Amino acid sequence: FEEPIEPSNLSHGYALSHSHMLPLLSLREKATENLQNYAMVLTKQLSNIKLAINKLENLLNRQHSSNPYDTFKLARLLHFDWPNWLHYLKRKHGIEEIANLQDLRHKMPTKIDYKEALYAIHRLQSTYRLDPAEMSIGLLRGKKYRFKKLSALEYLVLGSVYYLDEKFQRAEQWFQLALENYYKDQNSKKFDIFGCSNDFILKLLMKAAQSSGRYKAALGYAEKALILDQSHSFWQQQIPRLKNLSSIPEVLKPEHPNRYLFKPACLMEYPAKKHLRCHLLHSSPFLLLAPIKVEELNHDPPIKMYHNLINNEEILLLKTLSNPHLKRSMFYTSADKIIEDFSNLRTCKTMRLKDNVDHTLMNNLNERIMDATGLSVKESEELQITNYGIAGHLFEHEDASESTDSTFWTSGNRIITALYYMSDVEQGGETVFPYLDLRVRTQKGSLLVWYNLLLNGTIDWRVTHVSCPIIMGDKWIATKWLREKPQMFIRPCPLKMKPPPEYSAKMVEDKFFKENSKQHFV
Ligand SMILES: O=C(O)CCC(=O)C(=O)O
Ligand SMILES: [Fe+2]
Repeated sequence: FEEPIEPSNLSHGYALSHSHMLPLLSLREKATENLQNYAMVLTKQLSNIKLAINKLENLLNRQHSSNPYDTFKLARLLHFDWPNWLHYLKRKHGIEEIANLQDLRHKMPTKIDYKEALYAIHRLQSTYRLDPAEMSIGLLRGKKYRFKKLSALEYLVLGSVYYLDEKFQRAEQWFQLALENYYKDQNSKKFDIFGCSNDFILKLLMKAAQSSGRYKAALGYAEKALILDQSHSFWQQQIPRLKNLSSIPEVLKPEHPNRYLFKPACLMEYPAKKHLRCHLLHSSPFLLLAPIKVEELNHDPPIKMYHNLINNEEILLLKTLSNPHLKRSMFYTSADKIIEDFSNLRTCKTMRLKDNVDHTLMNNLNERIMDATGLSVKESEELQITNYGIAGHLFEHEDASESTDSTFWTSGNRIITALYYMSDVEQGGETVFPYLDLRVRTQKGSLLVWYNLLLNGTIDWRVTHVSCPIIMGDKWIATKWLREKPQMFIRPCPLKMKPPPEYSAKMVEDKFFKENSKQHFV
């Protein structure tokens, strides 16, 4: 069939947007238009003032004229018009335009939107160890992208995230770019309005260098700043102190390593797997019509990919049905209380689709999952639609739960995860199983299936997984979780079961954190 064309409003770019926020592009247009109106009012005011100056000058030039009209005109102008001019100057101009600009404020990105976008860059850079200098010219892991250059102020803010995270060497690299761009910018003085002067950037550079133990570099920054003659007494105090510090041999202070597994897990290259099979599945009336290509991705525990199981038309329908209802993932406590309407561990938008939104579509999708898994979709959860934008990710987790007492779990634990990939992703966004050395690239149209539980019903720690931060692209998935109880007579309890290897914290430490922390993994 014909490939349906996806409307551009389905492409989110960033995961950000609160309910009142206008799309970023139309926001920019509106803000620019309002500012232009404001500038027009001020320009008109300026041209009126110039006109008045002209008039006055003309008359003054002729003040020695004996022409009684000129004398009358001058007297009238100074007596009547002058106070009117003063009145005109005192009037506040552009009040309406400023009010319009203020009105836009609540349609602008909120603090949460801003934080999300800021952490997005931080996450990309820290996960994939992107070089700030390369990143600043649009080079991301060897691929060149076109994007607008950042300004000194933006480099400063990005560096500050590292600084607050006590990653001082990385912070210093960003602050250096801030300084470089400050000098390159012909209008650099405009940054001073926001407190981003070259003097301020040098203060941050000095602090970052000093905090990582780079005393000589810190002294260098102080000496550079002294010449600027802005905070003279401040810098004069710093220099002897830093000279003292740099006289002792320099030892770089180690940065405390990142503790999230998803970062090293997404960066790591995994060895290719051997002895895995690919076969065709013809096991059911539905599948007999079109046998399905099955790829074994991991042997024990079994993880399989079923190719071409959802078509482009169905994908478009799912995206269209879910798009208006997608909500940013929030941060919950264990008691299901929202603590922040933004989570830095899971940055995506999700929603659930009820079976009755489109019976045929949902039935077909369920049917294929049953055919692929041989299990029942009875009492399974409603299909979850997830959309990750740039840098969107999901940190390491297991889908099954240790505590299954609440009403959410009455049908038992999540025995199987069946995940339809609804998009390809240009770079990043893979599903990675770090303990199984398995990286699964998203593949539009395929279904990924794995067991979360062992045959005896306990959670299999080996299927811990992550969704890696997206470098470029947009990721959509539809996830179905099958529950344990309806499978009672389908998946038999074994009399004997081969136990999986024990979880070893040391193995995890050695594999993912040891070598990385030596390389100042951030
Ligand atoms: O996005 C992915 O690849 C994995 C999603 C996932 O693990 C989940 O939703 O629980
Ligand atoms: Fe998951």
